[in-house]
Amino acid sequence: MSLLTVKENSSMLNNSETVAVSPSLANKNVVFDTKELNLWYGETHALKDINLTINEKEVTAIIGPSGCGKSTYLKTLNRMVELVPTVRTTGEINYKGRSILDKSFKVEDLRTHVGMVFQKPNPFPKSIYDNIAYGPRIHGIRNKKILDEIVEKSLRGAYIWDEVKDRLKENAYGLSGGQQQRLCIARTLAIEPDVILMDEPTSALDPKSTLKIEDLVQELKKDYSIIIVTHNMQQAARISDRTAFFLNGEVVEMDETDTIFTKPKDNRTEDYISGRFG
Ligand SMILES: Nc1ncnc2c1ncn2[C@@H]1O[C@H](COP(=O)(O)OP(=O)(O)OP(=O)(O)O)[C@@H](O)[C@H]1O
Repeated sequence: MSLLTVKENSSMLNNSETVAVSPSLANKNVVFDTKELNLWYGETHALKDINLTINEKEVTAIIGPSGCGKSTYLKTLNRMVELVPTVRTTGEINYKGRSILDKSFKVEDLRTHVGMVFQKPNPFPKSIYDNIAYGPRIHGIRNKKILDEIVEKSLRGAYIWDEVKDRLKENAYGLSGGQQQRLCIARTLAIEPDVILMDEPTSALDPKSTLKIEDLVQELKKDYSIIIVTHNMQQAARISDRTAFFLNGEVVEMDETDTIFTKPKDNRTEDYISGRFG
């Protein structure tokens, strides 16, 4: 059965408020634990009582219709959301047991653990080499040999080394969109994070480049925990281990991806994945 085919005879619970997690997931290491998280932009209540756990070395997909709070949730995990002056949050987000909303957790420190890749590739207007070396240099690495090694390892890790190894001094803007996105992933790898947040990383790319990024995500999850926001449900079904369905700022349901796409517990999840709204 296709992952996107909702099983006809699956037993559906009516609009359960409980977010179910399969027992088989219970033994995984948790990288992010979000408890009763609420977030407001001024008067707009964008995240409502979010309770979610993100497991280590898995791909977690976040799906849901436009405006349901997916990107906002992602941006709470590296505290980028704090850049909006009207933002107010309550609740807890723990990264490996440590509260990230606690101001004693320095944001620069958090971002060395949690990297982010955006919807539109955003290389710096610098050479390919300098794009990758930028983060390590900020962290004080000046030794040319070490930087060379980091650059090569990061570009290899993002499946782009062979395409750029002979043009490292050229401007990154000369790369195609798909190459630029893999360069941005390499730039993230260069700071050796634990977690990579991806906000619709393939929505600006053609199908071939999209598949390359999807393959890359599968490879990266051996070493990193990946959280990906996507509008593309086939993509969520193809590449994620667990999926959270957001609606109107709430998590309706989170479970193994196979379960979400074949026997979701909530009627609203079924309606969304079968294309009845959104
Ligand atoms: N900077 C902001 N200032 C005020 N409101 C905001 C801001 N960013 C997002 N919002 C509001 O918060 C809610 C959630 O937005 P968010 O961008 O997180 O949704 P999303 O699910 O990622 O949407 P999309 O799929 O369209 O990207 C929306 O009502 C949006 O209008």
